[in-house]
Amino acid sequence: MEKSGPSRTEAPAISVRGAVKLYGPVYAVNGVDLEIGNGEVFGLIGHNGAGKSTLFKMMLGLVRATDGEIRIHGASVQGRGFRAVRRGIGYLPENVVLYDNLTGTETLHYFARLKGAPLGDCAAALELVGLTHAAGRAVREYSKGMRQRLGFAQALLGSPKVLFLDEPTTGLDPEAIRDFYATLRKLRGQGVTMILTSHILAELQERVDRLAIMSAGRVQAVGSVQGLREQMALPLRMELATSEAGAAAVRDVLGTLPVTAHRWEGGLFNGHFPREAKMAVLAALAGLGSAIHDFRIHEPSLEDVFFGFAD
Ligand SMILES: Nc1ncnc2c1ncn2[C@@H]1O[C@H](COP(=O)(O)OP(=O)(O)OP(=O)(O)O)[C@@H](O)[C@H]1O
Repeated sequence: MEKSGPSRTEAPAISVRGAVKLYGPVYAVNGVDLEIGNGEVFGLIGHNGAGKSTLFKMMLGLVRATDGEIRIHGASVQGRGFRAVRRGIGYLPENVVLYDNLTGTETLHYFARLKGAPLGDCAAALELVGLTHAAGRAVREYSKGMRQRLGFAQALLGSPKVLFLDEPTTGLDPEAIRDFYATLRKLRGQGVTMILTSHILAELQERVDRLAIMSAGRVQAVGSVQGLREQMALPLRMELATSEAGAAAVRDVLGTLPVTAHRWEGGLFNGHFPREAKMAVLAALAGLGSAIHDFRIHEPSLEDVFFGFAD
């Protein structure tokens, strides 16, 4: 999914310039600049209260910015032209409000009317989120995960070009999470721009083109997961298993490298080294031949990166 960033030739899907939102004395959003390209899958992560939902609502024109400008497909979200653009946007709020007495189909009909989307879209949206079997059942009988999927279905009505998904996998089981991301891949293939938040960082790691880390109303870092890892200059972790006879030789070689040891237990070594030493470490260990039984290098997780930027 790696992409170099927003396209330079057309208006970006989303452009945020100096966005500020003050609630009384509280800066919910405090000077955010962001550009999201057409067809990008973009993640927004941050602690509770970091300002993610507020920024989402500002980008949707639901919350008026105290300062700054936000454009979607070139149209200012506070401008007159935004109503038309708004039709091409799908939104799954953090807590989607559903009416217990309506069935799945009736719920989508209701949202389709609100949005001016064809009622004919509803069956396909239910199918896409795997709820066709429950379409005629009242929402009161839906599980938490089914409600969340119905919320996702309403966001898909009207074939949106931009999708805002606030905590879209809340309440979903692992299989439903996998299905959800498979649907996102399908939509990405159709050129839909998606911006999503999640607290489950491991989930976003392999699934977004780029992400922004928010803290205290500001964007602390933006980039691909790999780009952020490199920016943070976090060390790589290594695990190594040696033969009994080769352990001493391995220990000697490791002693000549910029490797920090965490644990030597029997023939098992666990430590870390700076990214720029990677090739030197590999070359030195390759010279040890059969003294090494197994060797693994681990990239820092998104969680490691997040805590580096957001704390
Ligand atoms: N309507 C509001 N009135 C007053 N303060 C608000 C309002 N909405 C948000 N805030 C404040 O703005 C800050 C950012 O909140 P926001 O909901 O945007 O954070 P978040 O990153 O989405 O958090 P979470 O992960 O918990 O959903 C918080 O300090 C919050 O208390």
